[in-house]
Amino acid sequence: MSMRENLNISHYLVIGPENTLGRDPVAIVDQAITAGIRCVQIRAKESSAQEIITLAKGMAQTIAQRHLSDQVCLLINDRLDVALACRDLGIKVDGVHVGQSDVPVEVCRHYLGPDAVIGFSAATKEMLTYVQNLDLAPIDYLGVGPLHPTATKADAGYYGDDDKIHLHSLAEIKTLAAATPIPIVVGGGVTVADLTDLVATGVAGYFVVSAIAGAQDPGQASHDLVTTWQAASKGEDSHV
Ligand SMILES: Cc1ncc(COP(=O)(O)OP(=O)(O)O)c(N)n1
Ligand SMILES: Cc1nc(C(=O)O)sc1CCOP(=O)(O)O
Ligand SMILES: [Mg+2]
Repeated sequence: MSMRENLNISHYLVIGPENTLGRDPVAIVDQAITAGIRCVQIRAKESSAQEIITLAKGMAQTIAQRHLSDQVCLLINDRLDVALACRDLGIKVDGVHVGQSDVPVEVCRHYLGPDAVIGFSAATKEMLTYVQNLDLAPIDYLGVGPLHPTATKADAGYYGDDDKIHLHSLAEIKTLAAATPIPIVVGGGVTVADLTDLVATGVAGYFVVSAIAGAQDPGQASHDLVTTWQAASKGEDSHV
């Protein structure tokens, strides 16, 4: 079964060297996947292509050493060229996450093929209208945010027409999840304290940078996120 068919985005870590307080991102990924994180996106905005390839190689090796290559999805943020280079070099990268100003999803699908995982995010206040007019065929999941202001992505929630931040409310996320036929993950300042509310919106998962990569103990932080989400999901199932 391909990673695309087996995709689990419930517990999703986004990480780059600029987020780890000087620690090795590969070691943090190792702790996170051991605790149950099942999707990892390399978002290394200040790194060269070569540096991202080296990170991907280290993370793919760690995932393989834990015998999780069929369960943990490894994605590259923004850089279709780097994802293709990784594949060419025999590094198991499963796909890309792109946004509105990145390479179009159709082009990513064309080059990466039918088994690849492609995530997409749109920076818009009007998510529902936007998504209803979007061709979802090449896309496996939607990244939606920010839920809260975040220093990790300075432009998150700012859309150019005014200088006010726009946060996606839980009510808005719930409506979006009900109206969207592909899974949604929510991020932007997300911590363990948000997870019960997020489960109740019906989204497929959460994504975090700081809550794991900036934690004093990334393994423990990952464990707390994973178990809190799982407990809330069980509670939600018992309501139906
Ligand atoms: C899972 C997830 N969701 C949203 C984003 C944001 O992507 P984008 O809008 O392209 O912004 P940058 O991350 O490239 O700054 C994401 N990376 N991951
Ligand atoms: C990568 C990213 N995308 C966002 C969006 O709103 O689309 S917010 C974000 C960064 C999230 O980092 P943290 O968990 O440290 O707040
Ligand atoms: Mg992007």
